[in-house]
Amino acid sequence: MGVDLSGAGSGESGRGVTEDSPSPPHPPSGRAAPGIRFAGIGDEAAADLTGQLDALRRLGWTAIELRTVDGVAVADLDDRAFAAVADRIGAAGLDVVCVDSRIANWSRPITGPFEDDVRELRRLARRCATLGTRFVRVMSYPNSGLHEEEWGRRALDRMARLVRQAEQEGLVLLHENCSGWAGTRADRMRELIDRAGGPALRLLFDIGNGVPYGYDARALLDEIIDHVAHVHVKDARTGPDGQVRYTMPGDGESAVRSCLRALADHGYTGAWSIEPHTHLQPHQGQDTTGADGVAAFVRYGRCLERLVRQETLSDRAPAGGGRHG
Ligand SMILES: O=C1C[C@@H](O)[C@H](O)[C@@H](O)C1=O
Repeated sequence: MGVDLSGAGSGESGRGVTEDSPSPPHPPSGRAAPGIRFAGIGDEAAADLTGQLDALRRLGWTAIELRTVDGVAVADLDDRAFAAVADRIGAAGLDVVCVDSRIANWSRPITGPFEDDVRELRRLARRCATLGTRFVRVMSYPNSGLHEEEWGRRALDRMARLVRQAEQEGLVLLHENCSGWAGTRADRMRELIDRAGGPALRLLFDIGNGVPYGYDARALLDEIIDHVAHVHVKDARTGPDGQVRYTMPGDGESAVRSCLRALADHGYTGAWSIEPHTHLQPHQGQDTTGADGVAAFVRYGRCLERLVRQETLSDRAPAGGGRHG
């Protein structure tokens, strides 16, 4: 079937792919496989909502993941701006699959004010109801000088309280393998679930974060796959100069094909949401989406569609049916 399960990447995924490159035949609704739909984090295409919606429209996908609009986090938009965002997303026929919060993320160390996270979650509860999603992306607090044990104790305590709050608000927190106490280790992710979890805590698996954080994300996936409820598609490669560069999906060292295949084989349902990082790296304060962000995002999406249809799930029944079908 010609599938590269090594995940090493042919280096050719992005070659020759243009925004208008015809994809292999696929339903126009952005379905990757039965139960799996394509989505994208809108602000990786453009800061403004017009650009974000345009990118998804050009791809023909019906699902967006929201992080910021005009550079403002969803929780910080004023009520009028938020109402306009929600109306326009609805009018564009898009579903919101997840809101990416700053709760416990790289900008909020464990010694910072917990109240910021409680307040953000409270605000997002109302907003997620309006947007029609229950998923809120969180991390698990980077350390700032505490002993390892104390860091873990405080992170677990805070996360348990946030999970209880989410449950009361009807939300589900998705912990991302990124920054934080449980960000890079499967054993800690499982400990988080065992000790702080409940129905309101699941895992978000970002395929590309292993490269910048220096671990094997493909191996980590095997240990957490039962708990994965959402996926970011990202790929990266470390150059000879030690610099991490974000690549088209399949061209880096993240074993994108193998990860997607493992998820599909495991019966994963939900979104495969692109987070290219080629033009926006929020944690590095780098944003060049203004140049050709929408076109680049669309190229990335087309590249992923091709990778999935031709190299990853080529032996599967075509996608179809249902809202998540
Ligand atoms: O701000 C962020 C930093 C990224 O590296 C991470 O994967 C991502 O999801 C995010 O929101």
